[in-house]
Amino acid sequence: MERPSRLLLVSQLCIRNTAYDVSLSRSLLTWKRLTSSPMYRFRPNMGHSVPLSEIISVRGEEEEGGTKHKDDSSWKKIKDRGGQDSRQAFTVSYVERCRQHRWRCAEVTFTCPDTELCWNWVRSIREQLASISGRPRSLLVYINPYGGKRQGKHIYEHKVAPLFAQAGISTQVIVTEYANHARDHLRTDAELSNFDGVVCVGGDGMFSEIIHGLIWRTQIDSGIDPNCPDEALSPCSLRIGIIPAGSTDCICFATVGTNDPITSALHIILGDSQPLDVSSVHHNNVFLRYSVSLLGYGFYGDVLSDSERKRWMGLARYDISGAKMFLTHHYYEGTVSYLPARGAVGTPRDSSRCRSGCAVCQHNEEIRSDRAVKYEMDEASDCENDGEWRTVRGKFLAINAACMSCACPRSPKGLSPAAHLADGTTDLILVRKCSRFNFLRHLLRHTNKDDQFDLAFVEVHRVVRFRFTPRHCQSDSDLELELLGNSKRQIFSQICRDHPACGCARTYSSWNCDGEILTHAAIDVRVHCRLIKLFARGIEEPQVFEDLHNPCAI
Ligand SMILES: CCCCCCCCCCCCC/C=C/[C@@H](O)[C@H](COP(=O)(O)O)NC(=O)CCCCCCCCCCCCCCC
Ligand SMILES: Nc1ncnc2c1ncn2[C@@H]1O[C@H](COP(=O)(O)OP(=O)(O)O)[C@@H](O)[C@H]1O
Ligand SMILES: [Ca+2]
Repeated sequence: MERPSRLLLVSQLCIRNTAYDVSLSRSLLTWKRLTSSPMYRFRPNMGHSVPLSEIISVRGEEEEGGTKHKDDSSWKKIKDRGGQDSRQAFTVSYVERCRQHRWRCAEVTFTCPDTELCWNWVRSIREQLASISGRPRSLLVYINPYGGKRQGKHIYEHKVAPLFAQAGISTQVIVTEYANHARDHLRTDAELSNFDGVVCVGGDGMFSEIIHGLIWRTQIDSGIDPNCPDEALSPCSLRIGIIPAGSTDCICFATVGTNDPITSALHIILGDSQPLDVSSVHHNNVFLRYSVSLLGYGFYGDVLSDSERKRWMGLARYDISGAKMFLTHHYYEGTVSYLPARGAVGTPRDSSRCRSGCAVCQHNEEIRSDRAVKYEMDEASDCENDGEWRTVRGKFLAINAACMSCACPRSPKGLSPAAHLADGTTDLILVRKCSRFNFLRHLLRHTNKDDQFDLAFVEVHRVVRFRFTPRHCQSDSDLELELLGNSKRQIFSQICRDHPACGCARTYSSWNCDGEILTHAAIDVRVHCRLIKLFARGIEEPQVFEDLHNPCAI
């Protein structure tokens, strides 16, 4: 409980003709019904508090004039019932938590006995809001009009822009005209010093464009060569907000807990900040891509390649291609070498989950920065000195790396349920060749409570770096390919005949890198701890937002 001395304002104000004690401190706005009325004497009077950090805006009714939103019933009620002067009322908009991590904008209108008191309240709340650090004032918004169900523009205009306007955020909106438009604009053209953050309206592929533009720009500005896999990258200072309008939207789902444009807009307005690990992918010392969610070879690579040809099917393309690739049952031979995450707390088999304010992420970050200071070296070379590379050879149906859980509506616990958003590691999941039945068991476990790693043909390692070399690159690949020559087809059909029950061996798959296809099979992957930041706070624990007095009808 706060002491009364810390209160900035205390008044008796009315909400819908009922008198309330209303108080404002540096952290809370509280209103509690006056119990003097005989009508309420025997009812519990719990009161209602809203943290200042969750107030979106305050407005005096005078400001609204004729532009007031049509369905604002609280304002109408004041005029109809009380017939009071609307200039003596002010409305506070704040975040209300709903089921399944969704947020909505709630409003409460207070009427005041006189105009001066009313403006005193508006001024005081505004001063407190202005003193909150980290809220964006100006945002650069990129909309992919072709992502997901092609609703990006509509979602932004109808659900997000009105909230940004209400919160007094100015925006520059760019509707992309072609693939990589946003990436190239961020790389070279955008005047980033004018903005407090970047907003991405689209799916994981669009988000990937944004981080490629931002990370590249930051490295060039800091004099870092992005082509060198051993360079420690410079973290991006601008935060990124994701308004989900794609097909999978797993980065939004895994960092907010839901794919809902209004919830994401509210996290942006409140100025939330969630650091994220990013993997860089290189091939022969040439930079290929960055990844924050799924980096998948074999099954998920093949699903993506196949589904890109079926874009016209919309969201169903992943299920159709998924079923097709499941039946095709290709496996791939190669070598995976990895550097285990040594000293880091947590394993991929933990039952605990990465949640808002995650202690594991914080702990691992502290360990890393302590080490970096001690040895005056960058994090990766430190890890490499400490660690030992391990090697696994074999035939794989899938090789997946997940920097985060990759939770999404299709798999609410994700590819690696215990992965952390910002611990500097990625979970490397190796699914060895097995029967279709067993692979189906593994896949199905992504959708229920059973452990998808508790199967003899699946192994999972928490790593900071890994490399993959397909079998035909292991020796002198050119020579080998030459030797194979025209007899290649014959050999493969032979392999297919040799393994009728197990599917078919193919030389190469492609990597699915956050929903974008990578054609190089041999790659070198390194995790960069907390390279970017999102306007998010991680998934909140359910008890944090269970407010029985504040139910939200959805
Ligand atoms: C039998 C049911 C099995 C369900 C298995 C579900 C596992 C789902 C794990 C999903 C991890 C998703 C990681 C995120 C990847 C995204 O970055 C990326 C791009 O997103 P964007 O389109 O928004 O730009 N999305 C993707 O690559 C999509 C991957 C979707 C994979 C779907 C696989 C469906 C498998 C269906 C198998 C059916 C077997 C049927 C047997 C007769
Ligand atoms: N204006 C545009 N025209 C065509 N493609 C675009 C445009 N803007 C972005 N893209 C590309 O669209 C692809 C899919 O975008 P995304 O928003 O992730 O949707 P989805 O989740 O449906 O895949 C990305 O590869 C992105 O680079
Ligand atoms: Ca991680």
